[in-house]
Amino acid sequence: MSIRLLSSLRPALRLASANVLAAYRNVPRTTASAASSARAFPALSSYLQRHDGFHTSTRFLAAQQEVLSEEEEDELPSRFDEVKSLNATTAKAIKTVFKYETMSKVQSEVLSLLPTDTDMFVKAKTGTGKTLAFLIAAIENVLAKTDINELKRGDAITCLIISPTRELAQQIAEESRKLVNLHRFNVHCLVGGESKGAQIRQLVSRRVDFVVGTPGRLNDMIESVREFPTMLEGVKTLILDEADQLLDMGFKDSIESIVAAIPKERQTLFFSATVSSQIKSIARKTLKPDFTFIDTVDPNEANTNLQVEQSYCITPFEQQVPLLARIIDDHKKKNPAGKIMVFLPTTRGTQLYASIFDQISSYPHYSLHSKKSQDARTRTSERFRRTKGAVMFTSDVSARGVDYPDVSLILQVGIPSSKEQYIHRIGRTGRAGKTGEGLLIMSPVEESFLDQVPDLPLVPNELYMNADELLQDEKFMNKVNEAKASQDQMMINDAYTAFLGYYIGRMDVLTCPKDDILEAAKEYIMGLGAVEPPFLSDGFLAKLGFRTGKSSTRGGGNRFSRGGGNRFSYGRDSNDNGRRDNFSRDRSSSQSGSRDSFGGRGGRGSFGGRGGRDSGRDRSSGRNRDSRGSSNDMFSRD
Ligand SMILES: Nc1ncnc2c1ncn2[C@@H]1O[C@H](COP(=O)(O)OP(=O)(O)OP(=O)(O)O)[C@@H](O)[C@H]1O
Repeated sequence: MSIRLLSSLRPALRLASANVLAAYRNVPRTTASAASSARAFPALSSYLQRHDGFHTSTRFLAAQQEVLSEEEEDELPSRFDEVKSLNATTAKAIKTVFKYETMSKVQSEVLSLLPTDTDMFVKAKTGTGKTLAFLIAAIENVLAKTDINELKRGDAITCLIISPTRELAQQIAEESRKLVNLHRFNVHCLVGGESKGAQIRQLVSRRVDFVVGTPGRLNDMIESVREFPTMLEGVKTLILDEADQLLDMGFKDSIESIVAAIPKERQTLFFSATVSSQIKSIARKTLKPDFTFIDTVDPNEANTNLQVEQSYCITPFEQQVPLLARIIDDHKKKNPAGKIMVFLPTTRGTQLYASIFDQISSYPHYSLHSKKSQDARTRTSERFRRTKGAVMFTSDVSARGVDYPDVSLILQVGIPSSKEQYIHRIGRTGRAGKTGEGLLIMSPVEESFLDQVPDLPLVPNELYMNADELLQDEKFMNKVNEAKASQDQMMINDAYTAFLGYYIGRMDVLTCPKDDILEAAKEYIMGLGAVEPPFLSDGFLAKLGFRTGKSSTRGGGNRFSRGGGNRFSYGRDSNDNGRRDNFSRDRSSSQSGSRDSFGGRGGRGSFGGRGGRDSGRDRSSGRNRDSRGSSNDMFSRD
């Protein structure tokens, strides 16, 4: 079952909505009056009872709601060639360039509304083809309003796509080129880290139709390139991909100024796999009141792909490196060609892990984080895409949207910054209907993260609950210890302070006393090769909110404080999802789809398999990880 809020639907629904709205405006939420008005329309009623803010805003209620039954869903087109309104050239590109025939659920829901210039807010699981869905909607809207034969160099931008990260922007630009080339539209990609001069030269030398960019570079262009604001005056469709991450990364102001620079009369599309609370306020301001809300995630289902097995283990820091090596090894034996992504919470931790694995791993492996130059990031990304069986150590710059083929295992070492981030990281596998696995490795101090995700099908992983046996393997452990011992002390120190910054910022999730975080940081860094915990100045600790004094400032001497000021200064690292919290100084910023799995009718859970695999696997031990029967909410579920 999926849910839509449509702008121009049945009069009865319109009336119901108006009644509920009127009732709601005059009385407090969930009073008898509102409830009785809504009783005949259970879905509206449940919205009112479950949501404040966004759902009860006048804008939201001005939209109309239609809950699609399974039968109605079956009436939606399931193949691209069933979408009669599709422009012939667009249809040709899908058939001959992409070579796709059947649509995913989100594609069929969005395309069934074409032609439309209505605003949309679309939520669909990771890896289910949202990119093509919004690109097709955009090109069809642009085509309806543009005479392509009249277009010439110097004309305005027709479609603007904002992406939170550079890698994702580049990927969307590639996908756009494949779709719009036959229309002879041009695509420009404007991201930071690349030569602005070269980007400007391209803008003036070739006609500009589609622009994909990151908020920082787009704003920079608005402010510093005289012609750019004029070019933006032609925008007919604005797309915010990974809409909630854009806000999470602190781009709210940038987005508002970009939105202010483009015409009010336009179509706006928000797409994301998760909907965080922050996105609601910007959606209210940016979307027209009669926007269409499409949620293809079954309210009774977890918001992760059913074909991805998810487990967790609680492992002390000192065992995490050997355990990780073993998990990678085991997976490689099972699936030599499968790729593995290892997510770490901080950039510095990512660098340190990658450097240790340089010495202990025999598999091709890469690292990706915001401390690399954009060139290096692009090269790494390309190599990982191409190399069978590769392993990538990465920060959250790779958490969202990026589509690497054949990723079969996602390892998260340390808790993610949020439930949404967990969902996006795990979404790098199990794409386009493929299978995959995810394993979250936590230290005991992090276990309370599980309380944040009660509705996800995470089960304890008995196989990797401890690494005792591994620790007995002398030869292997010698290799690990040698690798750890050879690490650069500065890198170790930086990873230590970054760890503290990150986890102090997660105190809302961790239920332990603050001092335990300091202890955990010491264990963490000793587990990664520090001989003793690096010195921390009282000033630094005080900034993190620790009581200062001898006992808390050192775990062994002050040798790292010599000769160079405060090297452990507050704010050296970012957790690399770009979250600009107090600790972040730096800011970041397809083809593989198994078409067989894109089943037709009755099989469009996402890319096929309405029923899917039972998500209720072994829940016999540990906490109650039952994914079902929790909230039915749409906007608040994740
Ligand atoms: N109709 C289709 N048939 C086959 N493969 C498809 C189809 N549509 C998209 N794909 C492929 O599915 C994969 C996932 O698509 P895409 O990256 O658009 O997912 P997404 O929903 O945007 O994911 P995320 O939420 O992670 O950003 C890509 O490799 C894409 O090429």
